[in-house]
Amino acid sequence: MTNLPVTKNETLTVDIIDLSHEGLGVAKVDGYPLFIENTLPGEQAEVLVLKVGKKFGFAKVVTLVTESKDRVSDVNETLIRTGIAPLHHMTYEAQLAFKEQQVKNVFQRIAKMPEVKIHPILGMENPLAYRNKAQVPVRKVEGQLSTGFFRKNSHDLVPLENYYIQDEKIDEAIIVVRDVLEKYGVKAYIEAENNGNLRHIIVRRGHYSKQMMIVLVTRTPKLFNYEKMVQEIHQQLPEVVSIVQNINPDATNVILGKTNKTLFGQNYITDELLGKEYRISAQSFYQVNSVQAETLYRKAIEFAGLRSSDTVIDAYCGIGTIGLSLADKVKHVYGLEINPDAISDAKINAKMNGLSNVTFEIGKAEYIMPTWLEKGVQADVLIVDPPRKGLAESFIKTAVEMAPKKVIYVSCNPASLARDCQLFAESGYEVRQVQPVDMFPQTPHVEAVVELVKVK
Ligand SMILES: C[S@@+](CC[C@H](N)C(=O)[O-])C[C@H]1O[C@@H](n2cnc3c(N)ncnc32)[C@H](O)[C@@H]1O
Repeated sequence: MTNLPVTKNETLTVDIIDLSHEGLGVAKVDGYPLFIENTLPGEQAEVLVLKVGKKFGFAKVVTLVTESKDRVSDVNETLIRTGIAPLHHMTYEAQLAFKEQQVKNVFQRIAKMPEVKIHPILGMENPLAYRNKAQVPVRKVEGQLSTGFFRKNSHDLVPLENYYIQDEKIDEAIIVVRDVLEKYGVKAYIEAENNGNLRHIIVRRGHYSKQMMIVLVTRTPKLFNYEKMVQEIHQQLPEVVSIVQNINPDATNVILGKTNKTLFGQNYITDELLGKEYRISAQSFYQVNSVQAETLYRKAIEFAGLRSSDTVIDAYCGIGTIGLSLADKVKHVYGLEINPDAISDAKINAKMNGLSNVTFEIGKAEYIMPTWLEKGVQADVLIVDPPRKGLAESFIKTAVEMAPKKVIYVSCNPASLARDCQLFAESGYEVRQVQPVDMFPQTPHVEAVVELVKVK
């Protein structure tokens, strides 16, 4: 590559002028962007250029020359390097400001709505140890069964015992499970050969119930002496009510396989959210930050402005949590979701909470919505909470045809949210307000809930 202002392995001093949406510091050398981990706007750093591409490059800090006022002391480089907590070098106040700005930027640049009302982000009182779920890879490191996190952009395991953003009881449980399995000679997965056995340990812990589920993801169904292992795990971790083996034989990055076998207790845990009880099984999506999930749902329900005569659709409903939280305020709730396990949880959750005005259906949102429209389902409020890629255009088209008075859009990706809001805006909906919520402190991710109102 010719005519680039920097070369690989060159050392230079740069000013950090911005933060990328992934939380990397950005410097410009003659207009050429360099992305640098663990740097903040306003800082000056001596950096070593690691990678040079046509349009941008990457560098790492050799010496920090000047420090930002937004930097915290005691930065744990491992948490940044593994991507567990890429923003933990920033004060929480600065993290919140950064995320709020991300949401403002996308509404300005992508949705082309510079005037839209964006409320100050809702952060956490204690933004650490908030995750109710952990999934950690297992590999053999220096002869030992080891748990930790992959170094960013690699599958090299960095052994770790304190994950900083996970419920501390979950961190403890990972160590107990790892050590019991090591004692019984369970072999770690060898990715390069798709050999060995134990690939991941997943732990979920109910925020209110404190019930714990352990999932052992293995390559093969064989797990010798599992009866003894699960008894020992339960002895050391009395909160465990469920131990499930998930078998994933494929050479893939996807963590879970299709087959589950319950090794101990039941195949789910229960927990509470906004005063209702939920059953959560191994393969079902459940918000990982219970405290902020309640904040988010409260906002979504407030924005919906529900009346007792309303019919509500909860699209991408998971185990039914949003729809069931509001079901006693409305006439009927329809929920749809692609994952059959989540829908079977949702149906049980409705019964458990004594709610009979709900209907759940399995399938892709973009296929189910047109069938409901055809059957004459008429939603007053449509709630959507899609995965990062956002809504399919065909889904938006059907939603517009159904003509709900309001659309409440819950999103974990501001870019797809802004894109979809623009499509709704082109079809007669107006964005009334946007509420960013910090569901993932110490990381660059930001959640938002939007109220869209039909105006034409
Ligand atoms: C962000 S989660 C939200 C779940 C739920 N609303 C909650 O708060 O727990 C997105 C959900 O969409 C589901 N999903 C993904 N693609 C889908 C599709 N095309 N149609 C329907 N559901 C889908 C996932 O299985 C997941 O449960």
